[in-house]
Amino acid sequence: MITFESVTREFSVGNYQHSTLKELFSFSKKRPQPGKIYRAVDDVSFSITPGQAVGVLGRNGAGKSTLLKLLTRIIAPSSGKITVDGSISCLLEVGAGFHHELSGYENIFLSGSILGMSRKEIETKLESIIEFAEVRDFIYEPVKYYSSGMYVRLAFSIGVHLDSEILVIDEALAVGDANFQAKCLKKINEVKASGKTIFFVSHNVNQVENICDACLVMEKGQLIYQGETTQAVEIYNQLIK
Ligand SMILES: Nc1ncnc2c1ncn2[C@@H]1O[C@H](COP(=O)(O)OP(=O)(O)OP(=O)(O)O)[C@@H](O)[C@H]1O
Repeated sequence: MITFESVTREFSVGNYQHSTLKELFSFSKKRPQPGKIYRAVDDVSFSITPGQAVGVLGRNGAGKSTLLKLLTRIIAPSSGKITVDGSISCLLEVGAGFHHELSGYENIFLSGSILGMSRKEIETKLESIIEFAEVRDFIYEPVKYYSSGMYVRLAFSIGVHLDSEILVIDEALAVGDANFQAKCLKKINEVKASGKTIFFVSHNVNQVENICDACLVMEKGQLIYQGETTQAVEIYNQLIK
């Protein structure tokens, strides 16, 4: 069960950062000004039962990524309460944890262990990770030589091989080509069929319709709809008109 109770996340924007001590203690205009408070997520409440695939829709800047960062505890709420019952793996900025100088092979072990897999578990899944990512010929090359597609394929492959109960995917499929996207959608549907909970952010409504039973629609930080996917897509389409 995942529950958000009146969750708000504020950011301070536009505050002038002082560069010297003199500026800090002076009364000039250069003195650090208190920033404007911006609510990226504004009083959001919802609950999700295990095994649901939930899409998160909304225009640019609506607060979708912030919502997922709160869910995965990358950032903390300014107020409100978040309850997450179960382990989470996230594909937020895919490949963000990769070390450029290391090979694909080494990054599987590095990234896998950061994401909570034991060495033994990674060894067991190694073949399947490489196979799914379609990077076998380049697996001992440093990932800095990988194309963006190869990079994202490997990162996605590691993510979907995790045994966590909740999988969070933010725009991860945007980089791969059509073939790989289709393969990922199939894989995500397999993960869903195995009873895991999925959070899926995408601007591609076809992908959301393909995967999600329910959706959250965000607008200016607020949750304006929670419910069935077809209705959510209609609301989203009205918003982007
Ligand atoms: N660390 C931060 N500091 C200041 N403002 C932030 C920060 N992170 C997010 N914001 C602001 O919060 C708002 C919501 O951002 P968020 O990334 O959650 O939107 P989004 O719905 O995921 O957008 P997109 O579809 O463009 O990815 C934006 O206006 C953004 O500028």
